[in-house]
Amino acid sequence: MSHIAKILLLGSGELGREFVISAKRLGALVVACDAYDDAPAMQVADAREVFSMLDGEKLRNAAERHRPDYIVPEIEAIRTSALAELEEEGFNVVPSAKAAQLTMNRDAIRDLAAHDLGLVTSKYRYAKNLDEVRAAAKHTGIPCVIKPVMSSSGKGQSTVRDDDGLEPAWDYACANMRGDRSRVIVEQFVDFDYEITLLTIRHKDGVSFCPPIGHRQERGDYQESWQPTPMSDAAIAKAQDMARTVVDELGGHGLFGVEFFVKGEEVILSELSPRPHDTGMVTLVSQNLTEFDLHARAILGLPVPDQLRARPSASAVILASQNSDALTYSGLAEALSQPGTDLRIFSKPTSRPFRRMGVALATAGDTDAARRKARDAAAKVRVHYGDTAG
Ligand SMILES: Nc1ncnc2c1ncn2[C@@H]1O[C@H](COP(=O)(O)OP(=O)(O)OP(=O)(O)O)[C@@H](O)[C@H]1O
Ligand SMILES: NCC(=O)N[C@@H]1O[C@H](COP(=O)([O-])[O-])[C@@H](O)[C@H]1O
Ligand SMILES: [Mg+2]
Repeated sequence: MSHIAKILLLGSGELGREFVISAKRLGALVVACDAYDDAPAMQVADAREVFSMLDGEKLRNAAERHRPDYIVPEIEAIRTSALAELEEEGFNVVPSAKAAQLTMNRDAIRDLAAHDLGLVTSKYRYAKNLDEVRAAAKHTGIPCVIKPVMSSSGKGQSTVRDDDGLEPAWDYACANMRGDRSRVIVEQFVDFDYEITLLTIRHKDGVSFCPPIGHRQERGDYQESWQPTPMSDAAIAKAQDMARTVVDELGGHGLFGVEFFVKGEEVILSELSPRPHDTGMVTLVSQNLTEFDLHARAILGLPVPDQLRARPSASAVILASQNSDALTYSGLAEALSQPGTDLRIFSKPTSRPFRRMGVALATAGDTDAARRKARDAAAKVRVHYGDTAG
């Protein structure tokens, strides 16, 4: 088979599936990897490998067998020490092993941003037992947000509103953390006016930005996003400056999702993903080049426009409410009955409460109308839970 480059994709969820489509359209061959079979990106890739991305030996083995031109992380939970070794040996890790390593650990990326780069973040302190949590909360003040240093999509995260909430929040973080480090970050609660994701692309000719994406989160997980979202020129300039500083420090080529809280003219860096962002799924309808197209272009050394534009659009998630491994869907025709709506059903083989199974997308005259349309469409899709085997 002839192809322009071979990509080993580490993680094969919904973001990976769209990335595979974008990369394949440009002529790449993609081997999709994840811990379970029939993951969304595997459904459209050239080949698949099923193993845990936390297993360094299996990761190395897959890289050695496939000899990819690019290793592209799609999830956070990866044995990043293996990525660093592979990079050392000449493999191209996207955007860089350092980016994967630092962003997988909230403490590493926070220390880099706040301490080394001097960027504005919320007040924070780390803790590895309940006494340290109490001391950290004295430093940040209450309310505060407690998160495992290793987790994503809000797992193990809670907002603490009084002293009595510290112990349950610590227990909850410990029960839901990934990896083996019982360590949390205690962050000052930011009473922001709104929050954004600034998609930032580091490519062969420099750094480009997408128009800011607004989003709303529940349980630390995204529910809906819209683009563009209004921001003052001063606020956008601050966000772009901070994003450029941090992506230049992480290095490599690719798209990053840089998250900010905005309060008045104050712009506070929250965290970032060195890969397409879930809230960026709105770009599937808002931009001519989606976040997945831009990631593929940057990685493959192809041109990325300097100016990126977005038509008013929104996305709204479709979540499961139960465990099942026999899923079916209905209501698609009703969901798509409004002009300017679209859907992605991820076809994950199993569900669990709050697992993201699909997303509704909409364009309209303004983002408020697009949000309503996307939410309506998402609500019309029904997930049916058949008998779970075993
Ligand atoms: N310090 C804070 N103050 C106020 N709200 C916060 C704070 N930290 C997190 N949140 C809220 O929780 C959401 C999720 O937090 P964060 O992005 O750190 O979690 P995550 O697990 O990394 O999620 P993801 O992997 O989806 O990005 C934020 O988008 C914001 O809405
Ligand atoms: N915030 C990170 C994010 O949205 N990641 C996306 O979710 C998938 C995991 O979903 P799952 O937990 O349903 O398997 C990941 O593979 C990625 O596509
Ligand atoms: Mg986040």
